[in-house]
Amino acid sequence: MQYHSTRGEAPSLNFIDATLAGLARDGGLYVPDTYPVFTPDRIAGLAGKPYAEVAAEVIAPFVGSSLPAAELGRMTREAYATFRHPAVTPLTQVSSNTFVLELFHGPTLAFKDLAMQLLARLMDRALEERGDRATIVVATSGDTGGAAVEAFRGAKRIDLVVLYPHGRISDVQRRMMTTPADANVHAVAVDGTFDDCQALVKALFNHHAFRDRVRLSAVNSINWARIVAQVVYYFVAAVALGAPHRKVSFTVPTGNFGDIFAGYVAQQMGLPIERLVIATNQNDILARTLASGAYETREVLPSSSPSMDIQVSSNFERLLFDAYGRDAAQVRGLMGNLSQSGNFSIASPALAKIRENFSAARADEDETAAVIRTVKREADYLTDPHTAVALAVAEKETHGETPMVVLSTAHPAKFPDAVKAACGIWPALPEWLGDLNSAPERITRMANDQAELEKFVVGVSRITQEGNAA
Ligand SMILES: Cc1ncc(COP(=O)(O)O)c(C=O)c1O
Ligand SMILES: N[C@@H](CCOP(=O)(O)O)C(=O)O
Repeated sequence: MQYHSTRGEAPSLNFIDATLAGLARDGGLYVPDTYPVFTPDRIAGLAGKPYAEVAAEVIAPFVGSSLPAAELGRMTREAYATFRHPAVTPLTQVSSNTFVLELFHGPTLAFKDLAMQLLARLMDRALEERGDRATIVVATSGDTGGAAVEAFRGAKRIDLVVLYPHGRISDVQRRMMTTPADANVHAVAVDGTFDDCQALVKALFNHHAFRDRVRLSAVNSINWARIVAQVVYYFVAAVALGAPHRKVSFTVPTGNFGDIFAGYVAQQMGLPIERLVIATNQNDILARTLASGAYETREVLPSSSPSMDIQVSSNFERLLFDAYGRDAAQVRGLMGNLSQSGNFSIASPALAKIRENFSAARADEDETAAVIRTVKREADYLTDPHTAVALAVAEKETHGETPMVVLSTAHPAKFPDAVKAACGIWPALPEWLGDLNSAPERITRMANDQAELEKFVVGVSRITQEGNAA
């Protein structure tokens, strides 16, 4: 399997090279040649298998010959052994036709762990085999950063710099990034929004001399390996609810569009998904785009679901690529408009294609708080604000008999203030997180400035300090 840039002007790569590259050299995102298709029998055969086995089976066709199957199996077993629930991603029924897929049983209580635990093992092995090193710069609106720190802390061949928007994430999210004492991780509080952090990461990738000097890599969902690992739980949930003999819909709390794009990939692979519902908070750019065809960025409004406070939704580019019949020139044009004027318009045929599979709606702050209260009262289930956004949207978008699976992307204890304000209950952190609330923090405060960031990265990267070989 080869991977191609959505902008069509970068070399095609195999899975492992695309994983190490992160973002393509033309600024595009890597996508596979084709989506492998699983027959109904093959999907039915996944029932009852352990999560790690399903993961190896679903991911294998994307990896192709770039990694031995036994190695992939070892990595999925090790990655999902870090989870604290035997099912890894259990399903809980909260009303007659609504199921919550709990994706927060990993080491940092967020769905990011599912991909990050595997990605760290993939990168580590590839670098070890090549005798190489990498520098990762990651942008986070709160959860990706913590998951990356946990997965890469202490890595011999990787230095990790995490950019988060100063003052715009929860205390628990920040502490997960700033309290680990490992010398290879560096938390940077940027004066700006998540979009500013993500734009900085992309700017570093587009500065080729810098990129090559520090051997820059990415672990945001711009990295294809993140997406492919997230495809797995769609299969696990749908099969548990009767796929391939029964259709299932999913509602996904959405920001950077990586998680729901993974659902679209599962659907293209033959999983019978009826609808993919994009749930946004008051930063509703994707709901507006699906309604009008106009993608128009606005000011980011802070919300109780901060990880979704995003305007530039990177993985939407991958969907546009497919919706435009894989025409990279069209995607280049749209992305050019976005960077020049902050907007673009989707042509009617492409919009119609998107609407065949996706719906979208928003939940505002009051609706989100009301859902936290109602679900606690009626189902005795405590939910975090991101999941609550999705539950609110799922209620609006559930039509007919098809089961609706709502992705629960974070544990409520990551957002205790918002949960307490909504329903009066303070969700406690699990004891195994130890002294998270009292451990000393290490933070570098920085302006939203590419030159300053480059100087910082060069200063902390062991590649620039010691050379490529570990
Ligand atoms: C808790 C939580 N929910 C939802 C999202 C949105 O997911 P995505 O960016 O893949 O759309 C994020 C951030 O990615 C998150 O951390
Ligand atoms: N919500 C994310 C933003 C980055 O998303 P990613 O999936 O592209 O890494 C976060 O919590 O950091």
